[in-house]
Amino acid sequence: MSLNRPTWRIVKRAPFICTECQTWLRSTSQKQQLRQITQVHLRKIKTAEAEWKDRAKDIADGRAKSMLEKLEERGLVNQVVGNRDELEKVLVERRVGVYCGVDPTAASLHIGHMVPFMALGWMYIHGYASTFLLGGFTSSIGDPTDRLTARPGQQRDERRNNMMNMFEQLKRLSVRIEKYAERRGYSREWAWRRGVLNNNEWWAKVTVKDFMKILGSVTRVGPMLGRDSVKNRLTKGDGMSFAELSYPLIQAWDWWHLYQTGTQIQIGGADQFGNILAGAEAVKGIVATNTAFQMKHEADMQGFQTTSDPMGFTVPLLTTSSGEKFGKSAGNAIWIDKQLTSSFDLYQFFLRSADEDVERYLKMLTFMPMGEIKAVMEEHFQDASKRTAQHRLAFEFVELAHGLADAEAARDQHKQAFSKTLSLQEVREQMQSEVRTLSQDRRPPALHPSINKHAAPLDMDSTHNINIKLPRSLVEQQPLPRVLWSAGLVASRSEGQRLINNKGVYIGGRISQDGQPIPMTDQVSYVAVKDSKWSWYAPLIVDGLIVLRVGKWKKKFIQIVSDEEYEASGETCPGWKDETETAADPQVMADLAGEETHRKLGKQNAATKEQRRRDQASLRSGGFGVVLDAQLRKD
Ligand SMILES: N[C@@H](Cc1ccc(O)cc1)C(=O)O
Repeated sequence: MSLNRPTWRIVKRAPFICTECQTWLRSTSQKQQLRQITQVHLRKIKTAEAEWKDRAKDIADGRAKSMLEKLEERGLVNQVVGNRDELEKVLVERRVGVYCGVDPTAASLHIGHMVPFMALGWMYIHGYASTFLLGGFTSSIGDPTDRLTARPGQQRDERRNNMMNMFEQLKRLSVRIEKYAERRGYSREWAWRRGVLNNNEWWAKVTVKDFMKILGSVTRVGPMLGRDSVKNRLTKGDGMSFAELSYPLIQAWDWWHLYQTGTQIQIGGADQFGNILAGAEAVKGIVATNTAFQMKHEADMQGFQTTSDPMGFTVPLLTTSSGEKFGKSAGNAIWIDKQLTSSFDLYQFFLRSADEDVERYLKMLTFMPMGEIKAVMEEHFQDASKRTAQHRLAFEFVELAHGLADAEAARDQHKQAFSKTLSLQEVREQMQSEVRTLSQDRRPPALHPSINKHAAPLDMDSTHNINIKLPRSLVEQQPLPRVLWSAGLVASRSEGQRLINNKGVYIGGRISQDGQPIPMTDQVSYVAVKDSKWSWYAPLIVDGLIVLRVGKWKKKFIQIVSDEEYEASGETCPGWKDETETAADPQVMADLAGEETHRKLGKQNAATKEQRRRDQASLRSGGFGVVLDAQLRKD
């Protein structure tokens, strides 16, 4: 409906129909009502416009920072596509639309994706209409940027599942960003607009004819072939399909689609500079040849001084101070989805950031005001061993990504796991209260198992908590690697055994005067596991509680319950029920078979060495596959 000028057509059965939204209005009073609503709406537009102008004046007079300056001071701008000052002016003058896209190549975003989405979030809470775009169609081609080989194809089912999961996640994320911002004092204004779209929506309808006529005819092949990603693939890589070569054009078309309703700005990760630049050129080319659009557009732009050319910027790649890619290594990403990386693990991950990095992350990954970050850093350096800044970062990020309740729970669990003087009584109380909250919690739908290949076990909520229950039959008489596996501490039983051999597994207990492992009394303490046999560790179980730790960071407080109780709780874990046929687990079988062969041959091949190297790295890093700062004190 055009709210500026409602127009009416009088028809036979109902007296009035709005010609644009087709609303039937049965009486004059209904018509008046709608007119009133329209008046209110118009007033809101006027107020918002006046506020915008005031803000522009404040910026011009140096009383306030521009949007671009705010993003820059937080380290969220890497390269501007177009002219920086022009972009700044556009953002000051108009509430332009902005979008950022992501291809669902996995079922979840990882923390690296959060940087462009933070920039988008900032713009959203400053009144720019923001679109979170899911590349349902683009992911079926695969962005060839910076790749020497084509992306491995995905099964249709897998792609569909990834798409569905990530679409839901983007919707949740856009809401969480808003909620988080609200708690930081940004109250929702009428003019805030956000949307989550899937480019499948329009690609299902675009015809080759339109695509070629509108975009194909204004695109030159020379610059396309001149891009590094293309040249490298052709000279050093495995060649390139026509579909991949066209990827930037497909992305450009998305922009053109959104541009027509006001999305002038695109944000992307550091690697997206080329795609955004190509997109901006393409959209300009289309506009230049489309007189009908130009006329409409000129009318909209009347009274504005700045350019309406498409522009954008990239955000920096998130790295540690030692240059590692943040949160991603050896196929082991830190996911945003809490089924894949629990709130506790996410909290622990950030807690381990190095002192040199933490301020940068606070600026990039939270909405904390700059002044507050400065104050936190000052407090932090009074006694860096307390990790004040890391705790703050971890809390803020979990709050942003998973919500406030989860952030509080993760902080409490951390206290429980790392308190030096934790009593068994406290562990039990914490376990009780978590059982209560878990049963009230509605669980998220299970993710597609395909994502699980390199990540923590899926669809097993219990394994993602530090306090878990396990059924008696999965613990009693079982070798410890199997318990480690059921508890979600290792990905397979053979990994569990390897870690025990490497002296990386600990169990709650203490050492008696004659050097024997004996149960804990009232404080939690650990001894290294020397033997996998049930007979060795059974005496360490205190009132059905067994405490296990892998490496320095991964801990589980496990309450053993009867199989019936476990069944009734509706929980599941590796080795339970449909996964009882553990011998049929192909991963476990492959691991075990591999080990057996190596033993027989009496030598290790490169794969086993690599596995061992990874185990050790994993032990050092707490299972995240990234060694950030292993110096975390038990605070
Ligand atoms: N190419 C982007 C994702 C994307 C897809 C479609 C778009 O319109 C925009 C961005 C990436 O790989 O990160």
